[in-house]
Amino acid sequence: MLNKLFIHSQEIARKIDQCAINEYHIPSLVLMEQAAAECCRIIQNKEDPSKKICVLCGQGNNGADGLAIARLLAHEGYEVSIYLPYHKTLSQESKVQFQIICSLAIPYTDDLDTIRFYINQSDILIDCLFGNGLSRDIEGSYKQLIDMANASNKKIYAIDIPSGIHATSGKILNCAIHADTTIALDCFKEGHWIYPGKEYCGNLLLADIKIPTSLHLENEHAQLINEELIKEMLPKRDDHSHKGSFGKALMIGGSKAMPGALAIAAKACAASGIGTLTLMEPDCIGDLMAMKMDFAMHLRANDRDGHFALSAVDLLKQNMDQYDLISIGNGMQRNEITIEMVKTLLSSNKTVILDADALWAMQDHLEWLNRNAPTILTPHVKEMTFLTNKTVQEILESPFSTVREFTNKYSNCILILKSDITYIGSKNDFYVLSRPNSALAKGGSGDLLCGILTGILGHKISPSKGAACAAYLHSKSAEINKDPASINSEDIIKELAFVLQKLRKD
Ligand SMILES: NC(=O)C1=CN([C@@H]2O[C@H](COP(=O)(O)OP(=O)(O)OC[C@H]3O[C@@H](n4cnc5c(N)ncnc54)[C@H](O)[C@@H]3O)[C@@H](O)[C@H]2O)[C@@H](O)CC1
Ligand SMILES: Nc1ncnc2c1ncn2[C@@H]1O[C@H](COP(=O)(O)OP(=O)(O)O)[C@@H](O)[C@H]1O
Ligand SMILES: [K+]
Repeated sequence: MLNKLFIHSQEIARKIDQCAINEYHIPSLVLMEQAAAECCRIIQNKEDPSKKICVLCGQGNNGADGLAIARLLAHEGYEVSIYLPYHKTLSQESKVQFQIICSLAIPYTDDLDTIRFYINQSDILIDCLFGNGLSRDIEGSYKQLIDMANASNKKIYAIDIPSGIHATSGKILNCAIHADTTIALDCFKEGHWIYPGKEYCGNLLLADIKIPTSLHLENEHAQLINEELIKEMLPKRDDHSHKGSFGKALMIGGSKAMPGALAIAAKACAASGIGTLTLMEPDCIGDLMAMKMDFAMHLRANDRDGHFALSAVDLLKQNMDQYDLISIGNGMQRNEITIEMVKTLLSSNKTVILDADALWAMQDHLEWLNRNAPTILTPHVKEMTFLTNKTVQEILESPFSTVREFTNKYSNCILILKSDITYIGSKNDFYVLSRPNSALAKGGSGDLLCGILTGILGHKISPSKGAACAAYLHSKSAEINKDPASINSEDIIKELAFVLQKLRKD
């Protein structure tokens, strides 16, 4: 059974297939049979055997999978037809699969007019034209087939990855199958989790083809975050404990214009189980914050023009040693004092969380990140432009390499790159969270995440695992049975208590 959901690049996924075959001596046709059996099982669970199915096969091993799936579906009673290109160009495995198809007399064609007829007659199409081997733009008859399949409005299952989507970049190579369901084989590919690839997959499932887990772990990988993974990683709360057991956090932020950002972050931090919480805020919002947050202690700094005055830097230096971890940035404003406070924190040996305006403050000072203690950065895509030389477009097109380049360069940093898909990287781990939900597409959602992150990191957990837990808790707590337009931060903080309870109980 799959308990870990791995994500690899095209190159690594291919290397893993090859290792399984050559070093573990699992015959290629055995892997293929596992793949076909899993795909057949998934399709059978969803589709009545009265359905007519047309399987579109290419000349590589994705096509060979298609032939095996066609055979198994025919065995289960479905009426199956096949497109297969001229058989002399087929891969070795395809030739074997093709012989079986011939002996079973399952109808096939390499003629486009005949396949148009088969497609029109069918209820369901299975796309096995190209998988992990796609390497260049699709032209000619393959393009015609893809256009025909998309225009048919039939339900389409894509096997491994929709044909035309590049497995690493998620880009469309001239044209691509727009699938309703995609069944990834063995592992997800990075291109499944980058737009436009993600959108072309439709509902994305994973089939276990029994490749040894050690092969995934040994090679560069990311893991998709799901409930099982978080249950394993979420820190336990021993009842034989005291407030010191769950961390002493300082959260720095707030300004006259944005007191709410710090208040939301602080409430989320408290609801995530921090031992003690102190808020460092400019005096002008001190009374307001005291009313909003009776759980927290308050370290009031002088203010100027509605934000921290320069003397806040000295106050921070005098006090910061008392805390285990310190977050900075929520609602703080972009100015020289913010930069100085960030510099002060990064010259300490504390675990530091940089959010919002503190990320802006880093843009000309990335060398401060070369420190021994962990630094957790939580940029959304625009804020990520402060931390790299890339544009928003470039970051969206290459989130895996953007995060990896950053964490390779700054080896004690944990980066949480936020969007509707969140990519979390560190020198040792890489996690992906994908639970799109417009309830979070609102000001203040990032402050909630920062608060949950601070609360979880107060427990004894590695920062990258803590980051994965926080991202999951944040998005799961926003899945509330209300219209997403009306879900607010208070709702999410309330829900967090139940999400945590369920995760710890089950
Ligand atoms: N035994 C194995 O190696 C396994 C392979 N599997 C399947 O094998 C697939 C990978 O197989 P392959 O590496 O053969 O790759 P594909 O089946 O994706 O296709 C690659 C073939 O198409 C050609 N090609 C690439 N881009 C093209 C283009 N734009 N126009 C025309 N031809 C193009 C390549 O030269 C190559 O011949 C996976 O996606 C998966 O479906 C799975 O069954 C798991 C086990
Ligand atoms: N459509 C969406 N689906 C899922 N998560 C989302 C979506 N939009 C935003 N989020 C999440 O909400 C948070 C928004 O953070 P950010 O943009 O920093 O908000 P703010 O600065 O306004 O508080 C991030 O964690 C992001 O991943
Ligand atoms: K495919």
